[in-house]
Amino acid sequence: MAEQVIIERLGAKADGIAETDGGHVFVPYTLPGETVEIEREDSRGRLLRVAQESPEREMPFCPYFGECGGCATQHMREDFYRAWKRDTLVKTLQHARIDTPIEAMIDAHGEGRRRVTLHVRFPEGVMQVGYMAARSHHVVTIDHCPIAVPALKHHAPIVARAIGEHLKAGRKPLDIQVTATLSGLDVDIRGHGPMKDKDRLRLVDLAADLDLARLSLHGDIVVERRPPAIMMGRASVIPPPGSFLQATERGEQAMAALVVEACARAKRVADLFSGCGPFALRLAERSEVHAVETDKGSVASLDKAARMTQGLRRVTVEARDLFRRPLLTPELNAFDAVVIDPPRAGAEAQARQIAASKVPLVVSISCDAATFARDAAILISSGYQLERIVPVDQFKYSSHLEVVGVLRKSGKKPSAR
Ligand SMILES: C[S@@+](CC[C@H](N)C(=O)[O-])C[C@H]1O[C@@H](n2cnc3c(N)ncnc32)[C@H](O)[C@@H]1O
Repeated sequence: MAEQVIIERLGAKADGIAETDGGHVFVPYTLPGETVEIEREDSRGRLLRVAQESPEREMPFCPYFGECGGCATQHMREDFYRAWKRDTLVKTLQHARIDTPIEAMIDAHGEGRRRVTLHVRFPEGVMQVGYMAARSHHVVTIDHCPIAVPALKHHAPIVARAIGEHLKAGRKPLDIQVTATLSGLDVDIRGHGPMKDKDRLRLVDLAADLDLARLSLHGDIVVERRPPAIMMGRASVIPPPGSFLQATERGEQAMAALVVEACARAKRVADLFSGCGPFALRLAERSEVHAVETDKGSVASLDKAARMTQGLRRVTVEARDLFRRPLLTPELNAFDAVVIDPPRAGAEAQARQIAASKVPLVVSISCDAATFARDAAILISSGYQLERIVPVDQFKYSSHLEVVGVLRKSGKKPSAR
């Protein structure tokens, strides 16, 4: 049954929140001040109609917005969106008792997302290709994605559909990751399971028909027609299939520029959770770098890129699980700066080791404000001062945000607040 509610505020995931007699209800794609009609299920509401619109509402530019689970904020005017996103960061940091002023948010969408994952499903035997709907296993069929880079925008769904057609006999649910590189599309197929040699050979032909740079199955390369290269500073890197890559080129450049600026005077830098080296390879233009990362393929790519690039300072690499075996305090003390960019879970064990070290400078990068705040608080309680915090918006149109923090050891432990 339809119900009318008034939206009071936005939650951290961009859903509108209404207070009702039956408790609060989260309604996606709504704005504070709006009166909306919803269909309610427990604490979630499905928007049926906006009865009274907020002046901050704008027409979404994507025809799939509201159905596809990829974007959450296209209905917000730009200024309102920027203020809301920044404010969610302010609140998270305040909650952790961090009161360093936050700098202006950098818009790092640039040309768009350079990687998309399309899903191929066969409900009732009919192939569907697209993105997942929000909070559902249902695929929303798409023929373009306006927030992807031009090379992917229309072409990634075409590629995914062709692969789905090619592999449809098995009716297996497939996840097809498509990355735009300098030499063409790099495609990794997940969900198919092992494949017989004759079927792999047919995939080689398909990769040629689609003019892919590389095609892999569960990270195992089926064919590399051209090395899928990405420039990281002066270095040309060939990331292993499916390895981590920052969402946008502009985002990677913006974060790397902040890292390089902060470490300008450091002779020796440790780059922890280094991935394929977007920070390490740029830092090595001025400093010696030791890069540490758990994924052996990424470490090997970084190492090869460093050795093939002329004029870099010494780069050493280490494959190491930093959750189980963080760099220990005596190891850390060999560095003038530590750069740390962990996954969403943060790096609590590593932060405790840094906290006990003499490293004078830490640059902390995170895509999760809560774990960023938790780990920064550990460093602050041991004498680091948070000098700057810069939000970098490379996940535009979503609720996610990157944060870059610069912390310097002051020598004195802070008194209790
Ligand atoms: C947010 S990404 C950052 C990568 C890189 N700094 C970049 O900008 O591309 C986090 C990285 O941490 C790595 N990682 C995840 N768990 C790890 C662990 N336990 N120990 C070390 N590295 C880990 C991932 O493989 C990934 O490359």
